[in-house]
Amino acid sequence: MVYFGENFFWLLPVTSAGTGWTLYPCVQFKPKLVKYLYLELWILYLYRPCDSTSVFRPRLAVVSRVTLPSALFTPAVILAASCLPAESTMFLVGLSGGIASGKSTVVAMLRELGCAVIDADVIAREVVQPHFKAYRQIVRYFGTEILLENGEINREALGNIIFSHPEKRQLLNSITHPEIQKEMLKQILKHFVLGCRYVILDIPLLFETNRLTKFMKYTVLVYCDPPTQLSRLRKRSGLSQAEAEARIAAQLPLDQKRKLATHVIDNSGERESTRRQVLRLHARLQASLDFLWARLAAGTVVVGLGGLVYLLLRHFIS
Ligand SMILES: CC(C)(COP(=O)(O)OP(=O)(O)OC[C@H]1O[C@@H](n2cnc3c(N)ncnc32)[C@H](O)[C@@H]1O)[C@@H](O)C(=O)NCCC(=O)NCCS
Ligand SMILES: Nc1ncnc2c1ncn2[C@@H]1O[C@H](COP(=O)(O)OP(=O)(O)OP(=O)(O)O)[C@@H](O)[C@H]1O
Repeated sequence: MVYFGENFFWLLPVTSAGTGWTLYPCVQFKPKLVKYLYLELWILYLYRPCDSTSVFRPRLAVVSRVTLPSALFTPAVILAASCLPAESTMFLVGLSGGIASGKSTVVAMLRELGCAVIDADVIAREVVQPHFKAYRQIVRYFGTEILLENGEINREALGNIIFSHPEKRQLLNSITHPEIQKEMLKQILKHFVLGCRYVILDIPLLFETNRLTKFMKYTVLVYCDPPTQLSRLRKRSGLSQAEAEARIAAQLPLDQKRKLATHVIDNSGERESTRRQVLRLHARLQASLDFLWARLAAGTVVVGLGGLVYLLLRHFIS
């Protein structure tokens, strides 16, 4: 029976780290959780109550018999993963801004350059179509008076309610946001399978909700100075000064958001000036496909194999 005694502890971090990284692409949104759970399971198993060393040693022997093949197997999987080209990994870029600050304008330019974009506003419109769960909940809480004659939601009426009542806005957000996020996740996975190198997520409330920023490699803010934002919003939507101000006030001020973003595109001026900034951003995104994954995988392989060779040598020499 293979028994490595106290050397077993070498294998524990090796297999835990290895398995964590093996699972990483499958669970890229909870990688830490998976690693800790795995590690904790092993620790719990090791330290469960036992009366004497005579019971403890055979238990360790059983654990090491399971651990050894898994330690051998895990570096092999990671080695295979590290041989994958860098194109097989994907990162996310969060794009945000304020109402009428120019997100759609920037997104259109990025699409022209061939970027994959997922638009939260488009998804927000889809998930409130009749027969969807969010639609039923909106009708239950806001009443049938926010419906058009054809049964669809009257967006103008609903907008007038939620932009003048913060608590109703929160209620609408709590209905729609989980559905929007589920659909975004599906689309991200679809782009991953299709082999996209990065995906841009256009999320107007990215910094307000702040739940998704940790998954973004970069965050881009489409900025616009406040007077220009107000006048563009009024011109586009035909809103009164007070209505437009209420909509802008429903979001974090752009000056505050620009401090939170890793990149800022200033869309206060001419479209051509914006286009030049978009071109620079695009070049940086293209250049930032680094080899982090491959480097981490190679590091784990070296540590794992080194630990195993050391253990095997000690086992067979003694
Ligand atoms: C209130 C609704 C019906 C108004 O629809 P309308 O067609 O007039 O506007 P549209 O959906 O195109 O949104 C325009 C802009 O308004 C702003 N906005 C929309 N919803 C919100 C909100 N809940 N809080 C603050 N700003 C918002 C965003 O900047 C967005 O880009 C609609 O925006 C909605 O259902 N909002 C809730 C879902 C949501 O939060 N969407 C934002 C994307 S996550
Ligand atoms: N640089 C620019 N110069 C002049 N007009 C612009 C410029 N950028 C955008 N606009 C106009 O401003 C309005 C808002 O732009 P856009 O729709 O891109 O903003 P948005 O952030 O996507 O808006 P929302 O979040 O409200 O949907 C549009 O009417 C657009 O044509």
